[in-house]
Amino acid sequence: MPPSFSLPLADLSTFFLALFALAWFLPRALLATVAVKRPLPPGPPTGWFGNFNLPSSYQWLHYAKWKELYGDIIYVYVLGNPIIVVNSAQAAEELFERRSRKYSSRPVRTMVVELMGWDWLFSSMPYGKRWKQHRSLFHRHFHRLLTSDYYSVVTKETYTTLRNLAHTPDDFAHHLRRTAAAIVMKISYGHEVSDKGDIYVTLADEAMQGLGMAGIFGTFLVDYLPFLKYVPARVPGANFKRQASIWRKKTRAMIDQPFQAVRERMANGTAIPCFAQKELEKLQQDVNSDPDYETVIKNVAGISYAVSTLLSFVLAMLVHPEVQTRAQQELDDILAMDRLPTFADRSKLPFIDCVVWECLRWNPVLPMGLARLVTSDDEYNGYFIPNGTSVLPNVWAILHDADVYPDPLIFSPERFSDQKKNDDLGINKLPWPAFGFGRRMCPGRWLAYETVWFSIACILSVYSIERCIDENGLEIVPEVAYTSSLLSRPKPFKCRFIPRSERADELIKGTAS
Ligand code: HEM
Repeated sequence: MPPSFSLPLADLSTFFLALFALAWFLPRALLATVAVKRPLPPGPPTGWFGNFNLPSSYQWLHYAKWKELYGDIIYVYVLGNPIIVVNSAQAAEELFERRSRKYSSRPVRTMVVELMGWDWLFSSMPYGKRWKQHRSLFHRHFHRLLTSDYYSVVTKETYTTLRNLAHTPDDFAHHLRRTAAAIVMKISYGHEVSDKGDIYVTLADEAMQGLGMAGIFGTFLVDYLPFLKYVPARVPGANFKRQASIWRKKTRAMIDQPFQAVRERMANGTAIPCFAQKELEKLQQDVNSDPDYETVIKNVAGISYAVSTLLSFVLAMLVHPEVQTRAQQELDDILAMDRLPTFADRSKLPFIDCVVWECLRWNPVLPMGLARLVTSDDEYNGYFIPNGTSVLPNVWAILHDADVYPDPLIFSPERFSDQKKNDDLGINKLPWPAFGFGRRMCPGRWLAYETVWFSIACILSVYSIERCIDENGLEIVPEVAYTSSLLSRPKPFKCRFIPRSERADELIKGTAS
């Protein structure tokens, strides 16, 4: 979506806006003048106000092409906002990992955080005490060694998905997204997600839709010119304010309603064990507790999980049926079609691990990661990086670097099958950048990985994912096309989920008991 705003010249607020504008531009113009004296990283030619020809969709593809022109790090300057795009693993490791002290904050996201009300989401919080409080509470419940505590929830919800795929296979996209949401809702709030039209999933979906549309920094002009947030919503051209207030209601409802339900259940003695209930009980027993801590619990419980790795997996199986055949061979060798896989089988099913890694690499869920903010002046490879620069990790470019991932556009799980050989050759590193970097790296990655692994293992052990047939009897190969949003997902496509045998059918039905 292109930036949308036209200045409200006829309005009384113009005077104040002009004042804010001046206060915004002057220090930045000065900074730009000072910065010019030291070499900034290369980038497209920029005018005094900046570069207005930045890509407004599929930014990761454009910036990856720019890498050939400008190199690993690219500098752009837009309306007082210095921005750096990081296009290589080497630069990402140096800045986000080795210099994490300076690169672990987040930029002010005026549209998303201030206007749309996502300030509770700790992925958007600046580095500091408040963020640390949230992250450490999250870590206490989701660190690597605790993942097995959630196996029963993951198993139950994945089994529901297997049955749903049998009943209404055409709704596979809905079923796969429901699995992820149901696991997180059960863990956070003890809420059992219904098959269709679940109230909290609908709320989260609606709120996440707004986040998807406004999430990439710079989609709205107010991201670059934060003083525009003071423009009254009724002013012609201020449709971003009206849109933000609609999205804000959904964002608030998403975080308030399920948490309120947990509190009510606790009050009337029908509490269901879950993250929010356990933490609230601890808080009630702690006489010295911080009165604001309830908000921290509420915020952390609101982790939303709308990622689309499983949809990418289905698309990959249609485009590369030979991968499906190989994965099913591995499953059949171990399970003999006699039972469904369990987490205990993981070490015996290494190819399924390769499929998961390749799904994460092939089309990363967050192709532009989440933006960072530089919190003090820095220098990289002789280039000056000013304090206050927003840094955008081009995760897609990092995971499609042909020197590291030969034939990067091809879905090829085999690339990960011999990590010893890969290490010797310096290629096909496991695609951890899909989960980000350094201190802000995704803390839900252990749960996310195991959830995806288990779903793929279960689905492939009982279903064949097949292409649809057109009116001439020919197979339809779906196009590999993704949405251009913060959380990128495959564009809608069709396919068939067919139980692999009568025994597979029995195993699916048996999941109900
Ligand atoms: C395949 C699934 C997932 C992928 C690919 C993914 C990817 C990411 C990425 C790229 C980031 C930004 C990291 C950075 O700034 O360097 C992130 C942050 C985050 N993710 Fe995930 N994620 C996934 C699933 C999950 C799940 C299931 C949860 C919760 C249970 C979760 C919770 C978070 C949180 C809380 C943050 C913010 C961390 C912070 O700012 O300190 N993620 N994720």
